[in-house]
Amino acid sequence: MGATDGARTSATAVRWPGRAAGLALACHPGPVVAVTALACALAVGAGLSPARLALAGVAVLTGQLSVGWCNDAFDAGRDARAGRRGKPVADGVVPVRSVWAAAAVALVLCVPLSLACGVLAGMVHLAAVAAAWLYNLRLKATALSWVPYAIGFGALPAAVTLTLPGAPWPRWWTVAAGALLGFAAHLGDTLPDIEEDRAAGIRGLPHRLGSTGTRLLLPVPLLAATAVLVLGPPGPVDARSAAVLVLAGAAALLGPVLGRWWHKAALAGAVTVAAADLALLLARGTALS
Ligand SMILES: CC(C)=CCC/C(C)=C/CC/C(C)=C/COP(=O)(O)OP(=O)(O)O
Repeated sequence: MGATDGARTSATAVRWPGRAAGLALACHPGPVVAVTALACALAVGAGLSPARLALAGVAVLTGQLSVGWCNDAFDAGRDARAGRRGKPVADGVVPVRSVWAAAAVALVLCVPLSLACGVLAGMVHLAAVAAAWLYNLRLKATALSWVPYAIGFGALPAAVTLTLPGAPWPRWWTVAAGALLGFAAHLGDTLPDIEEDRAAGIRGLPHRLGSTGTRLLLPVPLLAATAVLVLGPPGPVDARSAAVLVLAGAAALLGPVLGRWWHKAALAGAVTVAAADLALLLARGTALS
């Protein structure tokens, strides 16, 4: 009996409250909440009405759920073979077919919900979700592993502003900053798991660069995203934006340095810079579209 078969067999013995908890954990709750909250914050910044904001939020939520469940279901065999702990399917807490079914239901719901935001908004969001599925099914283990993140996060401001009446496109700097932050999110998210992933045969861009290379590269897209947001809009740079640029620079550079002592420092630095960038974007209010 293979490792996945073992996980599948023991999963059938788990009672439904345990299975429900396993299913909830298998969706990657952290990224699901973070990306949905980011989309809602952008929607508030863009001035969406409460009804449109709720619609866009639920569309992004279903898309993220589908991506998260697909990721754990597809990786279940590899995770079980590698003896990876904390993965509900590989741990035998929930059957892999339940996770695939949840991913399919979430994806099916995501299509009409996205299109209800507007045809263009829906198509942009569905393209981002498709890119994330492609990451799960193919690109994660290739040198192009960063591309779906850049597409997904670059598309998010467009999916939001296109939901506004008149479907305006976002300003270029919000798309560029989103794509750069998506690239950074991939590096930061993968960094703590590089050695474990390499042992399992995964060769995405961060695994090819190695832990040191990834840690050194991480500040580059973070700083570039902040610079684009500060310098992109026409007109002089105000004192608040300049202060954010300096603080983001310090956080982006400090993360990799402290990474020698605390392995999540680079990720914490990346999250700090992303939060500062979001605050900068929202403080500008109408600059999103
Ligand atoms: C707006 C939008 C659609 C953005 C989506 C961008 C994107 C590509 C998200 C992937 C999220 C995800 C499930 C990561 C798990 O990665 P992993 O398999 O490397 O981590 P793991 O081994 O811990 O599961």
